[in-house]
Amino acid sequence: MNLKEWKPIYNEIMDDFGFSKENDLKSAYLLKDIIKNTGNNIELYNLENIIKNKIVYIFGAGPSLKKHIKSYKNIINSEKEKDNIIISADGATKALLEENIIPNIIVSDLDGDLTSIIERNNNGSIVVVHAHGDNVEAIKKYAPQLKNIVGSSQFPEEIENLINYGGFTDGDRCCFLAEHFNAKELILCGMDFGEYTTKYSRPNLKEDIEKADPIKIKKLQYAEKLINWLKENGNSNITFIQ
Ligand SMILES: Nc1ncnc2c1ncn2[C@@H]1O[C@H](COP(=O)(O)OP(=O)(O)OP(=O)(O)O)[C@@H](O)[C@H]1O
Ligand SMILES: Nc1nc2c(c(=O)[nH]1)N=C(CO)CN2
Ligand SMILES: [Mg+2]
Repeated sequence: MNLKEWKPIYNEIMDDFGFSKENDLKSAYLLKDIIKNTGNNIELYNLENIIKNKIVYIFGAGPSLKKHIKSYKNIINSEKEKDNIIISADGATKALLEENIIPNIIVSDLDGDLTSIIERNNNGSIVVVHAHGDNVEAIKKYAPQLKNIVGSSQFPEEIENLINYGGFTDGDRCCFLAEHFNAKELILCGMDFGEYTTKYSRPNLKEDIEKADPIKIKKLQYAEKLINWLKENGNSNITFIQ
C-alpha cells in the first residue's frame, strides 16, 4: 500500500480511536534520530533478500496461536525444500520461542514481551520497530538497545530511514511488509481477530485466553479489514493455516 492509499485509512483510524497524529509524527522523528545517532538499522535490501519469493508464515497472537504452531511444525517436518521464513507479530514471538521456533523478522511496537524480542534480536532476528504516538517511552528506552533494526512509522509521509507500507496493528503490518518485498505466498497463523485475545498479546491476563477489551477488539477489526484490503488489492496469495 502506498502512502496515498494509506493516508485516508490512517485518518479514519486516528479519528476513530482519538489518537494524536502530532504524537505519531513526534514518535517517528524520535525513532529516525535514534537510528541516525546509533546507526543500528539495516539496509532494506536485507529484508528483500529474506522475503522475496519465499513462503512467509506470519504469526499473530490470537487464541489459535499454539495450535497453529503445531500445524506449522507438522508442515515443516514433512517438507523437503525449505523456502519458507517466519515473521512474528510482537507478542507472538514469545510463543514461538517457547516451541523453539525462530522468527527471521519480528514486527513490534515494543509493547510485547521485550525479553523475548531482545533475546532473539541478540541472536540474529531483525526487528521492525514501529513508532506511534503511544509508545514514545518504549522507543526511547529500547530502540537504542536493539541492533539490526528497520524503523517504521504510521504517519503518512516519507520520513528518512523509516518504512511505511501501510497497515496498523503489528500483525497486519507483517502482511504489508511481506507483500512489499514480493513474498511468494503469505500463510497466516494465530490470526483469529474476533473478540478474544491471549496472554501473549496481553501479558497481564489471568487466563491464557480472555475476552479482549473494547479498544483491542476495535484494533483487531481494523487488522482484519486491512488484511482483506491486501487480499483484494495486493499481489500476494494469502491463506490461513489449518
Ligand atoms: N485475537 C487476537 N489477539 C491478539 N492478536 C491478534 C489476534 N488476532 C490477530 N492478531 C494479530 O496478532 C498481532 C499480535 O500483536 P500484539 O497483540 O502483541 O501487538 P499490537 O499490535 O501492538 O497490539 P496492541 O496495540 O493491542 O498491544 C496483533 O497485532 C494482531 O494483528
Ligand atoms: N497512536 C497509536 N498508534 C497505534 C496504537 C496505539 O495504541 N496508539 N496501537 C497500534 C496497534 O498495534 C498501532 N498504532
Ligand atoms: Mg505490539
